Amino acid sequence: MAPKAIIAPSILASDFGNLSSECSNVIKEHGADWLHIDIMDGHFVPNITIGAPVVTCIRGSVERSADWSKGVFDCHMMVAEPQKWLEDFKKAGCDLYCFHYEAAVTSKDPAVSPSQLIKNIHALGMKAGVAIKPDTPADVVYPLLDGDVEKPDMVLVMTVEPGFGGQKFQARCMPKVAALRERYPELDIEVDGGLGLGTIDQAAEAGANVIVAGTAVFGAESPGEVVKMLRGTVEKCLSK
Ligand SMILES: O=C(CO)[C@@H](O)[C@H](O)COP(=O)(O)O
Repeated sequence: MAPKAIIAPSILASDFGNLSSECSNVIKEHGADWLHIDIMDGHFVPNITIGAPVVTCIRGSVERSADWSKGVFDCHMMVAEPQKWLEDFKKAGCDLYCFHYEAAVTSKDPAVSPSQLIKNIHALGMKAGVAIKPDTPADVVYPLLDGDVEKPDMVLVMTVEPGFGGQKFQARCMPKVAALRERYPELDIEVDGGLGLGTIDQAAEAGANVIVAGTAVFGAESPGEVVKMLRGTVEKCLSK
């Protein structure tokens, strides 16, 4: 199936004091396709955000107020032990569990390889994403996407060092997106970090179809307009 344009605002840039209304509004009022939820454990990255109990509350609240029972909770797991949180996040309402390749290959549990994690995620009924940091080459994910193996549903190419919102987009990551798109025309390719109206052209032209934008959406005067413009740019490139 041809990839679709998906705009996934990162709630890291929202007002955590009003998290439930921020999440409902970005879906209901501003037209977000997915909610991108950044989970940071203070080990894999030097920052701490939220865990499964908060995700459970967000899920309940958006289902009640935004009638969003089929919406996608895209959980970006910036955690040192991605295997540890699978059941908790499934129960909390996570739909897409995106772990970092770098964490999986250096995990304390040698039995947990990226391919085993993908199987475990699928066995729980979630989609699996694999994220790579700016310095990790794209070809590490090729063996996961090729051949007769259980494949990830999405690859996330980080365009900033994971850990903090509001950083500058690293255009040097675009050749990785282009290489992935050329090799995998149907793959969902997500980009995350510094995406907004000034950088979307580069990401969309390289072939990204899932756009995470935190500051650009939550910091905008008209978040709905930004969501629409980001989606329009991606759709234009996908239809070329
Ligand atoms: O994963 C991360 C940061 O680690 C991102 O999701 C950022 O939170 C995106 O924020 P902006 O750069 O769009 O503000």
